[in-house]
Amino acid sequence: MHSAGGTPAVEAVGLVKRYGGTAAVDGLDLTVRTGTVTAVLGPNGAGKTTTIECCEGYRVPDAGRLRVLGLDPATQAATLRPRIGVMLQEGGIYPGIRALEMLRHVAGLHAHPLDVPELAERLGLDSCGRTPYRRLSGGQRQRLALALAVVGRPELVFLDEPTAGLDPQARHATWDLIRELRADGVTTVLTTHFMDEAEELADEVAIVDAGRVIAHGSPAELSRGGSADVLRFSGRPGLDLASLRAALPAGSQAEEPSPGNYRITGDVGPRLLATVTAWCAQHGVLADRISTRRHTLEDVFLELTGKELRS
Ligand SMILES: Nc1ncnc2c1ncn2[C@@H]1O[C@H](COP(=O)(O)OP(=O)(O)OP(=O)(O)O)[C@@H](O)[C@H]1O
Repeated sequence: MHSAGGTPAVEAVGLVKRYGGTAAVDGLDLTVRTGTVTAVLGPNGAGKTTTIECCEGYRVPDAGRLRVLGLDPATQAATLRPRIGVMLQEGGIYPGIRALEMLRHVAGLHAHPLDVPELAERLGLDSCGRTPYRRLSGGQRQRLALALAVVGRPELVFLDEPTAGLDPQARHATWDLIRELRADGVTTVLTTHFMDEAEELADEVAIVDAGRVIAHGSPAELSRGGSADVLRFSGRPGLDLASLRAALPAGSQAEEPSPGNYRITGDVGPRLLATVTAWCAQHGVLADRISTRRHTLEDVFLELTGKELRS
């Protein structure tokens, strides 16, 4: 069993990894609590994969302190590896091996593996189980890599873009699997470019840019930061904004950015919507084109990391 408190599953302080003169990871601080799902988000080239590879012991940091399950992955990889699950990159799998053979082989290396046929069925690998690896589709390879990462019942699993290239069915099967791992006390660290995936799965989100964590918190905490939620409606121009503002809950704002178009910011929820429509009814206003837009993790991500493309 894994304790919920105590030693974090991952603890990185001031982590640095350079390639040549360039720091891909540049003073990164990250704590992953045991038993949680942590999503590491960031633009292309932010240093996510490099960080994960340092945690897995595949890359040696140039500076900083890194502990994974309390161990130093650079010097204690042999002790650490049997306790963690990693998604192997393409090059790590023999091209002629069949998918189920590979899964059985890796399961056989562990003392208490998951049931191979059941896992294969869950991830839709049973029908392609006899197909050599080199003939598997991109999505099938991705699902096999995920199965290989979890089959040994690791305490901690690192999933680098686990649902990239997957169809919606496989994506949901993957999400269900990650939720079950969490229910079993397994810690998951995943990278993703899908904000909805992070919102669905993650207890904690770390946003990485230029090799550092620039924001950290639960999806709800992060979404509460930054710009506010917005409710918009149209009506006749020149409504009495002072009266409308007086009716709104504290902390809300009302404005008319262009004639007849109204914009209300604040805690946009059922109560605010009811207040606005009640005020409109009292003042003989037929509110038209009412829309609400809640601030999403994607909004926060773009606010923090900007909209320009990364090289
Ligand atoms: N082996 C390497 N040699 C030289 N530079 C590298 C190497 N691996 C990664 N880099 C560079 O380090 C930076 C961080 O790369 P990394 O793969 O960690 O980013 P990432 O956040 O995972 O990006 P993506 O979202 O595109 O997968 C990039 O600028 C990348 O070009």
